[in-house]
Amino acid sequence: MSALLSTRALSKHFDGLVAVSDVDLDLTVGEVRALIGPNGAGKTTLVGMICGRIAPSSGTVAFDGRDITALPAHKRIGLGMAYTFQITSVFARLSVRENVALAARRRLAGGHVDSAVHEALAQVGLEERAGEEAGNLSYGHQRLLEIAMGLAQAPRLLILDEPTQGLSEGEIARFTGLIGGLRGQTTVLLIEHNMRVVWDVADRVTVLNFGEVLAEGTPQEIHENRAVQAAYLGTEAG
Ligand SMILES: Nc1ncnc2c1ncn2[C@@H]1O[C@H](COP(=O)(O)OP(=O)(O)OP(=O)(O)O)[C@@H](O)[C@H]1O
Repeated sequence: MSALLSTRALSKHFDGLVAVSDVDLDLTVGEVRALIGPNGAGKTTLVGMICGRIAPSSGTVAFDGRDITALPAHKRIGLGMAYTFQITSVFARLSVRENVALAARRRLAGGHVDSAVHEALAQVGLEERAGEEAGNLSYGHQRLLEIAMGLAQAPRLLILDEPTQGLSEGEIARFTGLIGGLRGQTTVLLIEHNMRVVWDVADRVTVLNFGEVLAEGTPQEIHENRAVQAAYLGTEAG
């Protein structure tokens, strides 16, 4: 299986602080990869460099064999990268449907937009809320809306930053079912603090600690890894 995304010696320094250090990451086509690590480990910074929101201090990012280190974020979207960060990406005064359509139009046109919107809303279970103002949705539903906005772009790589934060148990179950349904088709990179979710959805797990890759393996291997257990001692995710 070929790598869809590869980083090599990817690093980011903020003044004196090393946020991400020499990260080599390879995502295989169709895999679901979880990125975990204690608070401040560098997860968001790493993903920001992959998406093009944060310029690396050094190192490279390749997508589908092409070096994209210097490519702006919107062009990466055009290549098939979709990411959801915070609710800030949702337009509160627009309807749920319009929000998803705006996202879909970043990559699709014409009649493809309507069908992508319909399908994405059905996938996250928001089709009955399609006409409502997005700002009226609960926090959990807004997070699901963001995921629909990612899915509607028919991404080749879907990057999700803490998608289950603030979701109810039922919404988390729907989310894990949704990601399970994408396995083998859409490559997913997921920052996730909820270990149950990691266990349920990830094919492989990468653990960051102090900006470096501490371990990588199947959820089972990571669960049994002593260094990982030590890194999590005293943190909420342990
Ligand atoms: N713009 C910035 N300027 C200075 N330091 C930053 C900046 N962004 C992140 N950092 C620092 O870089 C380190 C890594 O932060 P990052 O947000 O990537 O970690 P994280 O693993 O995503 O954490 P969390 O799980 O808490 O979201 C932290 O020490 C953070 O304070």
